[in-house]
Amino acid sequence: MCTSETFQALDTFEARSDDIVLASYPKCGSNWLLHIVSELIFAVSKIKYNYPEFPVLECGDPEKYQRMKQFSSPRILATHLHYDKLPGSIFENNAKILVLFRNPKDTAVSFFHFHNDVPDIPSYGSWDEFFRQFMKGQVSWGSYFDFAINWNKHIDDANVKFILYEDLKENLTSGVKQIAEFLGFSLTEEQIETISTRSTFQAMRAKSQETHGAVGRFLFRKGEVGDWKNLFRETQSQAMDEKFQECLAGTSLGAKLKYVSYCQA
Ligand SMILES: Nc1ncnc2c1ncn2[C@@H]1O[C@H](COP(=O)(O)OS(=O)(=O)O)[C@@H](OP(=O)(O)O)[C@H]1O
Repeated sequence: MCTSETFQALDTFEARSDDIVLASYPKCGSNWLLHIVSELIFAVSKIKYNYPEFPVLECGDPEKYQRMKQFSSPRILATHLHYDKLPGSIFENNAKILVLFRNPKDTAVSFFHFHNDVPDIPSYGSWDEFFRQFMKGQVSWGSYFDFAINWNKHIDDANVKFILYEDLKENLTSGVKQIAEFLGFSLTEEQIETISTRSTFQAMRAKSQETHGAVGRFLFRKGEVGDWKNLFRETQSQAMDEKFQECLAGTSLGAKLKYVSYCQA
């Protein structure tokens, strides 16, 4: 999905100041955020975002970036890349960046199910095998923790806003409102409410066949906080806790993730 030719071409990608970048590690809810942002764009401009290319910036053929020049603004650029790997024009042109995080235990479980449920991508022999690879960072797009350490350095940057999956689950209306404010979109309370209602897991799963085709039902699998408890063994939970301590304890992102609430309660 990500060839070296595409990566080379990505360096020459010309970002616009009104591009909206959505950065997340896989399975942290990027399709959810993409939906919310495209609903917000529609509410303020009546322009329907219709996914003219696969939305992940680094996936596709090298000519993709030439075609993207024709797209109307604002473009939404989803990515699973580290900050350091993004094309420089994103920063030079001050494009806004939303960074979405989810607790690492639920992220790993979602990732495992995706691999083992979707017919066309490689499966793992067992959850234990996947867990070992996840902890080593030997999964698609590499280590969750390396991604987190890299992005944590930019948590206070101008034009960057971090969002937590669990906060969106807790209060979607407030999350949608904060995203709209960050993007500089002015919406009524009623519009925010309508978008929130359309962005619940149930609403998105119900439309998933229409919006994402056959992969939809695997992509919108469960949408819950705490599903890790159904798969993690005690030793695996402890190993993840230690990794979190080693990589993120004492950092701004570590605090934002509310690890004790979502991964140790
Ligand atoms: N609206 C809404 N509410 C709550 N949760 C939601 C929603 N939309 C997507 N999801 C959940 O996000 C998980 C998929 O993440 P991504 O979209 O980032 O997947 S991917 O990396 O692009 O393949 C996947 O998590 P799991 O269900 O735990 O597997 C989705 O169900």
